[in-house]
Amino acid sequence: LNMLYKDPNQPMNTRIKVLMDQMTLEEKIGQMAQIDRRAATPEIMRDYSIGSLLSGGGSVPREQATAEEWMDMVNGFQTGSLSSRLGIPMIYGIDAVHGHNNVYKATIFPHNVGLGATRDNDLVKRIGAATALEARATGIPYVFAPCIAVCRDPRWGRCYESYSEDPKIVQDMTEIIPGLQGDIPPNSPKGVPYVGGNTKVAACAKHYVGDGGTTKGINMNNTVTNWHELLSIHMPPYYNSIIKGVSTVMVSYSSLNGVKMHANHQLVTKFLKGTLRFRGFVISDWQGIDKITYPQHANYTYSVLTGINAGIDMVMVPLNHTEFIDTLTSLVNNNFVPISRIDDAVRRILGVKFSMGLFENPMADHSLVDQLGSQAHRDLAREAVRKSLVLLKNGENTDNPVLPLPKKASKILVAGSHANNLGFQCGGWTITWQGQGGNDQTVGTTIFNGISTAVHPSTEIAYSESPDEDFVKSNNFSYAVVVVGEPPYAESAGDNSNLTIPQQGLDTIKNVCGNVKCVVVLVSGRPLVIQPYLKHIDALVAAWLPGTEGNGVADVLFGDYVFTGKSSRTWFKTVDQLPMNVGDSHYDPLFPIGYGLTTEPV
Ligand SMILES: OC[C@@H]1[C@@H](O)[C@H](O)[C@@H](O)c2nc(-c3ccccc3)cn21
Repeated sequence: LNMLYKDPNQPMNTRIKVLMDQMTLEEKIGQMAQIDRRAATPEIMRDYSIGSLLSGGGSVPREQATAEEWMDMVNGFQTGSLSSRLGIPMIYGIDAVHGHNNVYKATIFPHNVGLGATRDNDLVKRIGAATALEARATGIPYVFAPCIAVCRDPRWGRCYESYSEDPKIVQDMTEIIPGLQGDIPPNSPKGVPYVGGNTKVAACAKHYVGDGGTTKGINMNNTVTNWHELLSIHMPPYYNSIIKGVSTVMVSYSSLNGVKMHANHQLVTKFLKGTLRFRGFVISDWQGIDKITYPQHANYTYSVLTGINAGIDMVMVPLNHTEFIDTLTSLVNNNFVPISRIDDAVRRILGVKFSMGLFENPMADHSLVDQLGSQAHRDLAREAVRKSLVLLKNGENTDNPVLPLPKKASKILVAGSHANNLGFQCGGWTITWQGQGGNDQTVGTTIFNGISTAVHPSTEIAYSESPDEDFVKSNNFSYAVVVVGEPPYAESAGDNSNLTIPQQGLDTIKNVCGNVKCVVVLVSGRPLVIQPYLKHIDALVAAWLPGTEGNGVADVLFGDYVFTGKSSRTWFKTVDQLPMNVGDSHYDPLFPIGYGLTTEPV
């Protein structure tokens, strides 16, 4: 064995060549496989030279596992990989899309729709750095973030994962990539994968391309567009991501003019790798190649053939590694997939692993364990919540603003399904794939907690999840804060064609706002139908999906900080206007993109 590839002083291309010249076809194809931790053992990692592991949404070592337990799990698998013939380290990936969201006690930041409303790319970069530290606190060096979708229809179940409908805002927010991966050193070449050491992680720009442009926002569906629109709306964030050294790109489940992206050689190879000269590796989505056919997996040989030949380098298999390896090996041996395609994929995968120092530091760094959910990160998340809030209405005129609210009042009411529900305020992709309600999923501060802490000690607070009218009338409340919105959802479960506030929330708005001065705080992944209720609402705040630091809402409601958020999305009047985006000729919004009232400091 020529061990020169293990010498970090060798030029990267030498290391890649020396290693690849010694790799068997099985070992090369093994590197192209990513499997979920549930389907893995250290022996499988060793015997098949598996390139990567992942945690799918909610795939955790055990409920409420500690950072140490995560590290031990990752290290266990890594030890298996390192004991293989060539000792190539595996790379462990996970969805850290609003903080390290699968992990108990991690800091959960506002989802991207709220970050877009901050218009603060430095904040988003700092969030990237914090997220990298929390991922490394669990021994994980690779995250499937950022989602740089340009969501063009809020009926899409993943619209909250998109920073904005405006590609320029999404381009601006790609600053999260140097936050996650580190800044490319001044004398280093741009546009090549870069990860700056073991407090940083490899990132993943997703989902390539046009995921946010599907017909009626139907998840995984078809994006009908022309080259001009594609290159001006959905592609621009990839330009910035590649320049900033993003290490990986994930392919979208969706189709482009009827061609599945996972089978799209023109876009994945000719454009992304050719025209844009992307040098990292392209990864599929979960069973993304299986979904090339309908029903999925109907012709796996065809799936592997077209997915790999389209230019996918690593396949998120993610459960049956032998089927993938056997199928691809057979396709290569029978000259359906050229060895040059395999070598391109492996060269890219090894390039990321070498450039990020994975060969030198394959094991978790236990010194970072305290970064998980640190107070500094929670303070950062609280700042992000403050800056993400958008004030849509503040009294009937500017002379009588409702906000900021007085901290000192005789008796106030905090009401609504989302007022005291940590799971609801975090939304999907939190602890589990879909997210769920309740206050025992993880650790944080609800909006109600924040209000309780913020008001003057002499102020009496009543809390009711869904008060009836008599209750409201029989108390002499100075004012009420009504917090309502959407339940958590992810992906197709979030596709929604009516975009109405759930009935319980509408009832609470009616019962409360019809009888006392009320501030409605809407917790949702997107604009919802609000116009019919606006006249009964004294003040209206879009809080999006704030995450675990709900006290950031109170910070702004009571004037400790002023409102600065600007909506990153068009707020429609009715859903039959959709899709309706800034620039459209029929642009007739209730609140235009960029709308956001400000308040006076107290
Ligand atoms: O979690 C890994 C990736 C994630 O990075 C992608 O953004 C997302 O499209 C996705 N959907 C599934 C997934 C979907 C249905 C069933 C099981 C898993 C898995 N994943």
